[in-house]
Amino acid sequence: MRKKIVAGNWKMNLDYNEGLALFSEIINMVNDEITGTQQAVICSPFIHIHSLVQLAKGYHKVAVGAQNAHQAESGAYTGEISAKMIKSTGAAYVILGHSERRQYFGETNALLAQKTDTVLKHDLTPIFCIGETLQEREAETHFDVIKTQLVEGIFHLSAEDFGKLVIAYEPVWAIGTGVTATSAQAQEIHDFIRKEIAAKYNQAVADATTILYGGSCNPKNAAELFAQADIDGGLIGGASLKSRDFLDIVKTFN
Ligand SMILES: O=C[C@H](O)COP(=O)(O)O
Repeated sequence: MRKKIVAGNWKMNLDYNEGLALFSEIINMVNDEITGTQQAVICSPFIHIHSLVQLAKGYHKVAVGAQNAHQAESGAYTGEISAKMIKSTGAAYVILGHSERRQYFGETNALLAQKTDTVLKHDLTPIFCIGETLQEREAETHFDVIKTQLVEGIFHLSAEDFGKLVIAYEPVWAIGTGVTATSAQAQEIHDFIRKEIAAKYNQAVADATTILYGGSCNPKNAAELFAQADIDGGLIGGASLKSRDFLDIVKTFN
């Protein structure tokens, strides 16, 4: 049985005090409301991470993650944060290759392959994001785009290392737009991703890989999305900024 995960991505929102207040609300609700084995994750801005990890002690249904990490171990990279630094805070996850990083910061599949190696080396779990733009879907190249992202970004990993990561499928046209992929559209891609993993590695590796859906996921549409055979949870942007909405999405797996 693969792990069910609902990860919140706060993106560049919430100052330090606002972040701690929201996280406190979340952990106070989690123990009362989460009755299943699903894992909730909050991927906050770097400034919050250490404090959130401290607050989360004793609440193992909630883990903390970062939204990016540099590919190098250390060095003269002003303004950057290394995987080792993230690990030292007690965080467990790192989002890699979010479409906003690809679009606004020029992150390529080749760079993301390096970041994945570094993050895994420091025993953090990458949440590796893939997904097509609207233009690519309209041109019907979305399967090719996703396959290339897999091949160039993470298919260099050994089967053992591949087993340590989480994949998030986020169609770029559904992110922050209020337009969700239909459950059938999302399932079609998740099934495709799992078949590609089986072809590259084997069926056991594919069956064990957690594949999240992201893109305008909310408490109203989560149940139908998460009921699909190959959708193992969500990567939640806007709705993760409200404790009630985030918890309601996490509770889909109760
Ligand atoms: O990482 C999260 C995704 O980009 C989804 O964002 P959204 O839920 O605001 O559409």
